[in-house]
Amino acid sequence: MFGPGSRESLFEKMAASAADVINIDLEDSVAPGDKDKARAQTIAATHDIDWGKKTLSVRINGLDTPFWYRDVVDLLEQGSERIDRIMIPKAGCASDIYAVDALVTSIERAKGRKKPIRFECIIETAAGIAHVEEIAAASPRLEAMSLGAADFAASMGMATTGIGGTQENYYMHREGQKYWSDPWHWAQAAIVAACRTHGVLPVDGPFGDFSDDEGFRAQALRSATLGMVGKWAIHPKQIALANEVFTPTDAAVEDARAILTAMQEATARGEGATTYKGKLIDIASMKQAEVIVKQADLIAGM
Ligand SMILES: CC(C)(COP(=O)(O)OP(=O)(O)OC[C@H]1O[C@@H](n2cnc3c(N)ncnc32)[C@H](O)[C@@H]1OP(=O)(O)O)[C@@H](O)C(=O)NCCC(=O)NCCSC(=O)C[C@H](O)C(=O)O
Ligand SMILES: [Mg+2]
Repeated sequence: MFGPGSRESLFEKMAASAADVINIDLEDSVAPGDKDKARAQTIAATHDIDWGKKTLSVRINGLDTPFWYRDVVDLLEQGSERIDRIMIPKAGCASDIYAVDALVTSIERAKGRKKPIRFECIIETAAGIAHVEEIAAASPRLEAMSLGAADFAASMGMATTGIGGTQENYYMHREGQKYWSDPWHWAQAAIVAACRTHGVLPVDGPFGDFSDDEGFRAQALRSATLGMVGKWAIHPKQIALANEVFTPTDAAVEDARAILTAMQEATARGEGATTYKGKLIDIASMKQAEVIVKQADLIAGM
């Protein structure tokens, strides 16, 4: 759940929401003249608000701005130990992550901070997607990586003002019919592959039209199917939709557990492959089923 650091009145609502991760934004949802106020309010919120078990993340300003170093210094010198993550926007190469890491490491040591700050970053530029793998490998602090569809579209020169979702002009045509394709697919797949190679969680970013529940659901379902683990909410009504999509259904978990059992029985018989509900299952099916069971167990333990 994202909210501008300049809108203090939203913080308690974000804390009370059903989101797993809170992102207080110091970057693009905060007007340049409000940066100092947003930073101060965010620091106060790390002390004063009960964020429960949620992951508390703060999005700093981009490294191409005069704001980001002050964000990091003030957050880590004055913010509480409750801060879990810093989100680095517009990551364009591994050195961007290194620069923030070096500053964070220095402040942590100087101030004796006990809990190491973890990172998440946004791939939202042409450079970011071109260097996505080196970015995913850039720091042991890096836990998650998101696709930022709005800046990504701008940086790529895409002919759209939409933030995620179906784009009217991105279709195939056959026999008088239009078949819409997914212009975000290739970038998402590249992010998932880079993340899964380096042990980072791939996350789908914003869906701008918060009145379009079905559009959000379709986008989230595609992301989940590709291997992403969650999706941003830029309005409270998107939280339930995201939780619904990224929580495996009881039927999916039941099937996954049954596949594991069937394969354990097959292995005991000395077989590497067997059938479940009339379809082939083998060792790879066990790995697929384990992904779903692990997700369900993680959610049950939250
Ligand atoms: C989009 C909004 C500006 C809409 O705000 P508002 O007009 O106040 O919404 P509603 O009147 O519909 O609100 C209904 C109630 O919900 C509360 N609310 C609204 N937003 C939030 C929120 N973010 N967190 C918690 N609660 C929220 C309202 O206070 C109302 O409450 P009540 O009166 O008690 O019923 C606004 O939602 C907003 O600012 N959203 C977040 C914007 C943001 O953070 N943007 C940055 C992330 S997206 C991005 O940066 C792009 C990315 O980088 C990329 O490149 O792709
Ligand atoms: Mg952006």
